[in-house]
Amino acid sequence: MESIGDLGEFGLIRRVTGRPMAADVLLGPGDDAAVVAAPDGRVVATTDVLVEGRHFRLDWSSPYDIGRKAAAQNLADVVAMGARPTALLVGFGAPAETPAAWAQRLTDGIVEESALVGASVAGGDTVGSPTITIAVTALGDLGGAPPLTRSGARPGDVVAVRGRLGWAASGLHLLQHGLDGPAELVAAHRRPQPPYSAGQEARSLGATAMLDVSDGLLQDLGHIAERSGVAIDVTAAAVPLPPPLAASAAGRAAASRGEPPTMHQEGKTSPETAADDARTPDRLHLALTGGEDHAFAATFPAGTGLPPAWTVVGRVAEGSGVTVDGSVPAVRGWDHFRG
Ligand SMILES: Nc1ncnc2c1ncn2[C@@H]1O[C@H](COP(=O)(O)OP(=O)(O)O)[C@@H](O)[C@H]1O
Ligand SMILES: Cc1ncc(C[n+]2csc(CCOP(=O)(O)OP(=O)(O)O)c2C)c(N)n1
Ligand SMILES: [Mg+2]
Ligand SMILES: [Mg+2]
Ligand SMILES: [Mg+2]
Repeated sequence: MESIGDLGEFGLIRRVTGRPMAADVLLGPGDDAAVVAAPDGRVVATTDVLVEGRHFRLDWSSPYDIGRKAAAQNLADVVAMGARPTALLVGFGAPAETPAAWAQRLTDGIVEESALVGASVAGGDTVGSPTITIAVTALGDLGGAPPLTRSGARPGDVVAVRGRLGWAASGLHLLQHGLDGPAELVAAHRRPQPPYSAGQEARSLGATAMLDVSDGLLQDLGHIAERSGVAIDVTAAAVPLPPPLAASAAGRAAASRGEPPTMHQEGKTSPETAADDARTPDRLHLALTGGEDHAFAATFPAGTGLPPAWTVVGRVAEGSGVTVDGSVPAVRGWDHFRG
């Protein structure tokens, strides 16, 4: 099988570049830097790094899925600023033995997710690395509007979300327990589906603050609370839940035959225990603390007429911190250094 070592650095770059560019990319890959139009005169810029073993596992996700996720994670940050994504820069590190086809499918995923919002890969960097690392930078255009920051929430506002909560975390939980279904939940871990139109929509509805939920609703609302100097209370009963984690028919059948689950599992859990554990987590907990669906959470002045895709999940008040039904939650979401 052809590896990226066989192709060499520049052979690999030739394989992953040369795609058609959207109009905002005036000069794409091939020179010392790209040239990207900034019609607004200001550039929104964000970067997120994905590390093998930490953000994805090669036995759980295809390269195409990982590409879609790497792009989605960054595009969601641009959209959460109320901006239109224009271009991406892709930093790629991988061992020389990595199949060339793997790198090409990763690129397909990045390019196709970007195409959903009309953005293109304008450039990047390719290096050798002991593990696969993908660092995507995304740029965006504000179209003359002010950025939708985390700091504009005001006491009296409502907090609303658009998109999925707890789906990706449910899928991750299933995979961690050796299960490969329900398929829609595992797919949600592999490939988030941010509702990209939510950015412009929130802006036109008069949102006062917005962000994408990458680390968990409570964790991320904490950023709005902190930067806006307000308190946020979430109403548990209002939070949309992910579907149940009932074991897939295939998983149940395998477990009842005493066969090991099809996916690699950590630890020495028996298939029966794995299947039981995988069904037990509280869906409200997953919805409140699970990241990686890249739903959008925004605050709006009270009385804003919100379309049905937005669900009001809480209120902004004077004070500080995030509570759920008035109580301080024990867990808020993902923290890279606190487990
Ligand atoms: N190493 C770093 N150097 C400079 N800024 C950083 C660094 N890491 C994170 N930031 C900034 O901190 C803020 C929060 O980052 P992060 O939690 O990753 O945001 P998000 O969840 O939207 O991706 C962002 O504005 C980001 O640019
Ligand atoms: C193998 C694996 N283990 C654990 C996770 C869960 N996980 C990894 S990073 C993360 C939070 C989101 O990523 P982050 O790098 O914090 O993105 P950002 O908040 O900067 O957008 C979560 C929930 C995963 N996706 N894959
Ligand atoms: Mg980030
Ligand atoms: Mg992010
Ligand atoms: Mg994070």
